[in-house]
Amino acid sequence: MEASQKDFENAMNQVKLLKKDPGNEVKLKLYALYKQATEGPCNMPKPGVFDFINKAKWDAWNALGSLPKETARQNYVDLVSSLSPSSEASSQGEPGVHEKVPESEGIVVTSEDGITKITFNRPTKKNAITFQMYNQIIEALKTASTDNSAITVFTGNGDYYSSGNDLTNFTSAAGGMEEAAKTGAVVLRNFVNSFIDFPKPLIAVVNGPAVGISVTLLGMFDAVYASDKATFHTPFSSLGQTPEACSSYTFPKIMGPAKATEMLIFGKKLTAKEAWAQGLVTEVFPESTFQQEVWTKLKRYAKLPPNAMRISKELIRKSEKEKLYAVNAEECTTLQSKWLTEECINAIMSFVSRKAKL
Ligand SMILES: CCCC/C=C/CC(=O)SCCNC(=O)CCNC(=O)[C@H](O)C(C)(C)COP(=O)(O)OP(=O)(O)OC[C@H]1O[C@@H](n2cnc3c(N)ncnc32)[C@H](O)[C@@H]1OP(=O)(O)O
Repeated sequence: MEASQKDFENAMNQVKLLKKDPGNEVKLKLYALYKQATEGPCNMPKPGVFDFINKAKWDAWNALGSLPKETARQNYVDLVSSLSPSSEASSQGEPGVHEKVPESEGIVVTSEDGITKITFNRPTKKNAITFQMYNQIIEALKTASTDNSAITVFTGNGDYYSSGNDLTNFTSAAGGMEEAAKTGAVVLRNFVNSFIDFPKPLIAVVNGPAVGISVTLLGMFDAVYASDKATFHTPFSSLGQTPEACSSYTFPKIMGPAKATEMLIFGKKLTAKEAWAQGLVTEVFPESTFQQEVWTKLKRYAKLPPNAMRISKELIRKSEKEKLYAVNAEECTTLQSKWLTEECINAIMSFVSRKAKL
């Protein structure tokens, strides 16, 4: 029996209620079947080669050839019913690949016991950082710099601290790669400057693996506490990229140029113990007691006189500020051009198309 228009509409609603992200491949199939069922064979001009997302969507739709609308509708309904529905989650927008992270999902900010906590909250994407999240963090830091809290803490929800920059930031940008690289450089520069300027003690609670910018940023933190299951990985060369977040300056200073080279140029992944031995991490805790030990310690620190802490931080960091602004600017300019190189585009495309993982 063929699926009715009502079945089709129900299936579209069910897609919005899926508990688990079905992954890009399924989302592309859903998109293609939806378009075929509602508009017939692909009728859009083929997008440019750097317009990755629209090109993938076009390819998926075009591959359905002259499949009749009714069959596409039935296949859409069948595909949706093979995915597990749930009433717990909802998302907005057109079915398929247009689904976006809801505004509140990426970053969660709470304030309690004198501590402002900023949590990377995209556990299904290993807390990869979207453009939207960079901007949310800039705002959160602005608020935290004048709120009642004494200290500010970053941590991650789920098994990862963060897998770094969301590699689809560039492939999904509307205006193509050049526009995305320009936007990326501006966002990155403002983002890192907001860490350089942050006046209160800034602490990282590294609950699991950290990749890319979530590692390099640690050079801007005043203390870094890590679970023994955390790892620290900056695979910039294999991504055709270069260091950011002032790490080209802070890492050699923290660990010496030879060790910084192993991390930032050769992409050596450090265990928590190794990161501690190199001075990037303040203290490592066994995973079983990590949360309890760290938060007990932080609650104690947050009771210390806030003005004294702020002024001490200023004394420690003040002489570096101008240098850090300059390093940040240069790293961003360098990255803006690196993001447009074949090395980088190929690396990102091979991640997006799932051919390569770290
Ligand atoms: C504008 C400012 C720019 C600043 C620049 C910063 C530079 C960097 O941060 S470079 C570092 C970029 N990060 C990476 O290269 C990590 C890429 N991710 C991976 O290699 C792997 O996902 C992983 C080793 C982190 C985890 O592998 P695992 O097998 O355990 O899980 P997956 O199935 O791969 O991941 C689950 C889910 O999450 C998505 N995802 C993970 N990391 C990212 C990411 N960085 N960007 C986008 N998406 C990411 C992954 O695609 C999976 O999604 P689906 O379930 O939809 O397939």
